[in-house]
Amino acid sequence: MSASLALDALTKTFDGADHAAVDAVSFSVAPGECLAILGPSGSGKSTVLRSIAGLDVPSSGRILVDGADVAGLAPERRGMAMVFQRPLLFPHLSVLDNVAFAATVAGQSKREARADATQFLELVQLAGFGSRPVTALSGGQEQRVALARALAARPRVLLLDEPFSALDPELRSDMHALLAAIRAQVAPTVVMVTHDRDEAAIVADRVALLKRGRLLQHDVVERLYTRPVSLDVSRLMGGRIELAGVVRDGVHESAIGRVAAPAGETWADGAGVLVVRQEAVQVAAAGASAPEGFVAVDVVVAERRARGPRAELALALTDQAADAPAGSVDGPRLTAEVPASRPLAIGERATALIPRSACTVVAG
Ligand SMILES: Nc1ncnc2c1ncn2[C@@H]1O[C@H](COP(=O)(O)OP(=O)(O)OP(=O)(O)O)[C@@H](O)[C@H]1O
Repeated sequence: MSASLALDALTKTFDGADHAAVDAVSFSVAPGECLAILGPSGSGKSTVLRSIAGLDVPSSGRILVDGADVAGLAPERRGMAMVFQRPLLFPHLSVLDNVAFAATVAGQSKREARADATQFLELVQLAGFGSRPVTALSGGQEQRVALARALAARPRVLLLDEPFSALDPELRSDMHALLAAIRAQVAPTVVMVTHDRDEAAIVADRVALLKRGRLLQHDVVERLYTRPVSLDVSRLMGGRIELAGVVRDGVHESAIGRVAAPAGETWADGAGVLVVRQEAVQVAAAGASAPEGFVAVDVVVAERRARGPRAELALALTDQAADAPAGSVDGPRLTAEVPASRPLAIGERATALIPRSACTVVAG
């Protein structure tokens, strides 16, 4: 039942706006794949989704489902179903009849539609809830009914617009597991809007990262974290380490010294910012030497922030920190995460070990 989806230079400028809400966005989603559209507020995520659904009319560009342009097709003729942040259920109908509603309206007998709906209620783990009024459901259960209703339409593409963002963390995580179970059983093509990169990392095979209507990177989640194509991507994915410098013959030179490009990476000559994920940086005792494949940097702990079971350390380079009181150094810093039990106090000297394989260089 799943289809491929492709966007070709999709652009949407709302009447009276001085810039495009969505600006020449292109990406494709394979049948059965789950793509997360990620980006800060106002970056155009919902407009992309609504355009795919046919709820917004693009200014230009094409939307192709299994290679066929859907322009001019009404939303209900596109073979898609959408789940919104709010479940939008019919309050006067039972759970079962909410799920069976579309099929009944399309002319299926009530008995058949209900039998079918029962299967989808089982799929969303609400077997036995059919006769309840929807007004008696919790928020998480309502959203399960909305999912069952969307799936009962057997969409070729399932569109999810921040469907779990109103739920508390535990319920969200249940819904992530449910979505994975649904994907394993019926493999719909899924496009999901979220502003939460953790959620994108959990549910999606690939992520399309947007900022101000532009597609910054479309890639597997891990590469957005470890191989951002720009400083914007690094920052939006929560990257904390930025070391301005220059690349000469594939070697980046900055305040931490020389770092050669890892195997398989090509760094263009010229000015560039070395970025590396803070999770990859290890902290060893002062004076430790670098194991093979690591760069060792003498540092002093400048700040320490509690992060539950972990602590985040801001590490000033010792060269600059030598004569300055702790916490007062302006120059480039490293960030590292350590278990909260590591007794690394502000002012303490240490060695930051940066794996060369985790380093990448982007334009400044
Ligand atoms: N119907 C509309 N009329 C005019 N401008 C709109 C309309 N819908 C969205 N916009 C504008 O288009 C831009 C993108 O909005 P959109 O809702 O797609 O972003 P978003 O990334 O989904 O944001 P959020 O995460 O806050 O929902 C914003 O500047 C928004 O103000």
